[in-house]
Parts: sequence; structure tokens; C-alpha cells
Amino acid sequence: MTAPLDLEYIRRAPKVLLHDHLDGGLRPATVAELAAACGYTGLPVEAPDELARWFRESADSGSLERYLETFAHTVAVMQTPEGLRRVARECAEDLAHDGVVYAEVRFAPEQHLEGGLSLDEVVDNVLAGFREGEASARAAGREIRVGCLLTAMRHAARSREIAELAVRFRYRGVVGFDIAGAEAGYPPSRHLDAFEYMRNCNAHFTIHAGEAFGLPSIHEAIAFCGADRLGHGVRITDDIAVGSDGHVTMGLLANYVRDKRIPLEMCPSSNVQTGAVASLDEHPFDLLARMRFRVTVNTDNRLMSDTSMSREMLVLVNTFGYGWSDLERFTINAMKSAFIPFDQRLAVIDDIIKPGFAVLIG
Ligand SMILES: O=c1[nH]cnc2c1ncn2[C@H]1C[C@H](O)[C@@H](CO)O1
Ligand SMILES: [Zn+2]
Repeated sequence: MTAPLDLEYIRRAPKVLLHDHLDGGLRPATVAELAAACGYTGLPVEAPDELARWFRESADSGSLERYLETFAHTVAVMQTPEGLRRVARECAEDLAHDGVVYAEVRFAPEQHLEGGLSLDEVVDNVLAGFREGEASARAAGREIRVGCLLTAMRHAARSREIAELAVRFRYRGVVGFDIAGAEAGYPPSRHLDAFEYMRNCNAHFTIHAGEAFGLPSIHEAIAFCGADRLGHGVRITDDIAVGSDGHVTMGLLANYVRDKRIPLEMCPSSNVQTGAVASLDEHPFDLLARMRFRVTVNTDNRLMSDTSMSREMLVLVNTFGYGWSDLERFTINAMKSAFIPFDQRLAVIDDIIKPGFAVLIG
């Protein structure tokens, strides 16, 4: 019998998450406790439930720049080895509890140096936290593998250094590189040497592009920088026209993204909060899914969006009427697009995703 498509059963499905920010996914109580422990007095409110509401409401700004301002508070409490480790451990536990079986979680090491840690120490502590979280999830009967992506901030000038850091840690749990932050005014080509370095090392990277800025950003990310995946990429629809009769016409860039199977890491709730799309109903996820782009479902920032991987899937089910086989397809799309070796991706698809969905599909 087919399982009901509700939150409880979606939680049971084996899910894959490629776009999740470590500093956007703290538990509200952890923000409060770490602030008290490290003497950070800048929190707008202190009770965990009020903090949860504050992050959600402040992130609901319709502007990426204002959305990003909320990270000042999470980053402030992630400046010590204990803080970094705890946040990473809880991240792995929370994702596992939600039924995520494979995740790539990103953060920007350059934002965590205020307590005197080196870049290497920051990454070491986060990776140790992920390993602890995987172990405690396993002890609770949940298997998850968490890979780490190192992000460089696009307004800053440390991307080459962060790319080198990512490659240095490639055998210790870092699986790729990314750039994030305000998009308008900071084109991906500003960081060309970092991407060239990654390509030269046969290493993978994704680029936040086509979120707050349109086609030129996506074009640069692909044509100049050689991105393996696009963070969001929703503005690719600027190159797609839907006629009044429903006929779809695509430009060269949209065709290229589809032909090359370039994965789109879409984050429905976040995209509405930052104003990248006007509403969930108008989210291009469905158009892109129907046109057979390689679409994937992601959380972006669980704290700021008060969401989870299961909730993002439920939002899509409720908005577009998807069934279990659609959710399985999006999940396999994501696993195919992961930055771990091909044989390992295949093993997750064949041994975990397909059997897990088969039980639910009935
Ligand atoms: O959706 C996003 N777009 C661009 N930048 C983002 C987004 N979500 C988080 N960030 C930024 C803020 C974080 O401090 C940084 C590293 O995780 O990445
Ligand atoms: Zn993001």
C-alpha cells in the first residue's frame, strides 16, 4: 500500500541534501546557549522560541542583503572550537533525525577566525563535529554521511586561499568548494583564480548564482568558471518563455544547462524569503522539473526558514501535487550530483534510496 504523503512519512524517506549552510542551521536553543557561553551580548532576543521567530521574520525581508544580515548572530557564536564542533555535531544529528542519508553542508571558514583559530583549526573542528554527529545518529539507529563544502565570501578576497584549504582537506571530509554572499555587484568571475585552481586539482565546486541576480551571473558561473552545480539557479527562467498556449521556448543558456545536466540546488522557502521568487506558487521548480532540468530540493538555511528537508519536500508536494515517484526522482537527481566518487553515489542510490522509496511507494 502507498504511504500517505505527509510530513511523518516524508521524514521516513531517505533524502539527499546538497545545499545547507552550517551557520544557517543552528538550533535556536544552541544560539542562546553559545551566546551565553562565549559572552556574545548582541542577540536581539534570548528565549529560544523568540529567537526562532526573530530569525524567521527577519529573514523574510524579500532582499538577499537583508536576509544575510541575520547571519551576524550565528557566526558570532561560532568562533570557538567547542562552538564549531557542537554546531556541526547537532547539524548532523538534526539532518539524520529528519531522514537525510547524505548531506553536503557548507560554511565559510574565513568568518570563524575572530577567536584566534586558524583556517585549518576551524575546518578540523567542524569536521570533528560532523563525525561525532554521524556516530551519535548511528547509535540512535540513523545512518547519515555528511560531506563538507568550504565557502568563500564573494565580497571578500580570500577565495583562492579557501579553495586551497578545500583541496588540502579533500581526504578528511571536505568534498568541494563554493562562493556565497551578496550576488549583485560580485560576479563569480571575480574569483576566477580560485575556480581555475579547483579545476586544475580535479576538484568540485558549486557557485551561488541566479538567485539575486540573473542570467549574466549564471553564464559566468558556467562559461567562465566551470561550475559543476548552481546554487539556486532559479533565474535561469529568464531564458525560458512560456507562451499563452503553454508552449515553452528556451534560449541557448537554458538549453546548455539542461543539456549538460547541470544540477540546480533549489531552496523553495529561502527563494521566497530573499525575493528570488515572488511566491511558492510562482516558484519555477515545477516548470524546470517538467522540462527535465536536473532539479534538486534543498533547505539553504533551516534556522532562517524554520524548515527541514522534509518540510521543503512537503511544501513542493502541497504546491505542485507531486507524488512519491517525483520525490524519489528529485532525490536521485541530488545523489547523482553529489561531489563524492561515482561508485559511492551509485551505492547510495541502489542500496538506500531505491529500497527506501520502494517501501513508501508500496
Ligand atoms: O542563499 C544564500 N545566498 C547567498 N549567500 C548565502 C545564502 N545563504 C547563506 N549565505 C551566506 C551567509 C553565510 O554566512 C555564508 C556561509 O555559509 O553564506
Ligand atoms: Zn545558500
